[in-house]
Amino acid sequence: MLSVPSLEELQAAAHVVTLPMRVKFRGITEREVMLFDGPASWAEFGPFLEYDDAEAARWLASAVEAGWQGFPEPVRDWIPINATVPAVDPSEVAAILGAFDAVHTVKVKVAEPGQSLAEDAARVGAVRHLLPAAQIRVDANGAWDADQAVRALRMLSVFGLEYAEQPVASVAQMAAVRRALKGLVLIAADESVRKATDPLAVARAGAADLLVVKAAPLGGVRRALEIVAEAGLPAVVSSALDSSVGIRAGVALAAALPALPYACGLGTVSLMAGDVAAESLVAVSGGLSVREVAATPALLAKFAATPGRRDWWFERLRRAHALL
Ligand SMILES: O=C(O)CCC(=O)C1=CC=C[C@@H](O)[C@@H]1C(=O)O
Ligand SMILES: [Mg+2]
Repeated sequence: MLSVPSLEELQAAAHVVTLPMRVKFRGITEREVMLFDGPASWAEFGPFLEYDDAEAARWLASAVEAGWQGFPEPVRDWIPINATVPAVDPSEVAAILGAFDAVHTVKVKVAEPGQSLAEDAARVGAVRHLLPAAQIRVDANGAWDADQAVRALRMLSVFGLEYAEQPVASVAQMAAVRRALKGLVLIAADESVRKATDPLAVARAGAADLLVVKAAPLGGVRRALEIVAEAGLPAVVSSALDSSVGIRAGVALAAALPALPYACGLGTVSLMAGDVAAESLVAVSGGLSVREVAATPALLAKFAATPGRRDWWFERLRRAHALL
């Protein structure tokens, strides 16, 4: 086990940035994260603002792994990547896809609060129209109930779905939806893994065909690898809406998984209007090369958070560190 660096060591290595988004995603237009210039590598600590300290502590464990331990040996040097389409109007889909190079797989957000199934169908239909041969997956972030999910996914399946990510919130509902849609749509678990007290419960219940795993929310690359191995299900690695430094941890996870049957959701730097690395980790020809990433002083200065937000993150760091 890696020993946890002292709070003073973390504070001395820390920077806080506010990165503008090109497009609103999960309700946010700016992404605030803390970065560490660690001895092993640059590392990112970026739990969303509303997350509590216990959840934030897992993200800090992941940053400590990246910055002070480094990543496990990769078994591949290239990671296929999906484009991500937020819950936008169909008229905006072409511009969003245009920000990604050579798209073979697209993840489309659906079930956004305040939107209708007709709007979801129009958005997924717009993607299918633009990319007739692409794999399309949808992500409902658990917003449907079981009946709504079955109805919605039967309807959206006419566009050809690779899988549906977290259509409903609970493991019991996931199992019911999976049973109802057997042979029509595969079911992937995201929140049921990364926000659950027991990340393996969904696999044990036979409630998912595959898992979506994210390095930071699960406490790091090594912990995520253990969860995938114990679950015995195929895995897709996804981002937590990170800068290139955070994406590097997702790339390390995707690179170290014994099998990688699906494109990964690590293309989200393309949704940002700013980054901390001079050479951003964005997909080229539909994939990301496994390589090191460093933040650059000029970009850290350009996107430096206000003193008030910096203080807020230092206080959060103190509380999360106390839980490690
Ligand atoms: O997987 C992708 O294509 C992009 C990442 C992504 O969708 C997410 C990133 C961060 C927070 C989540 O709301 C969201 C997800 O639910 O998977
Ligand atoms: Mg998801």
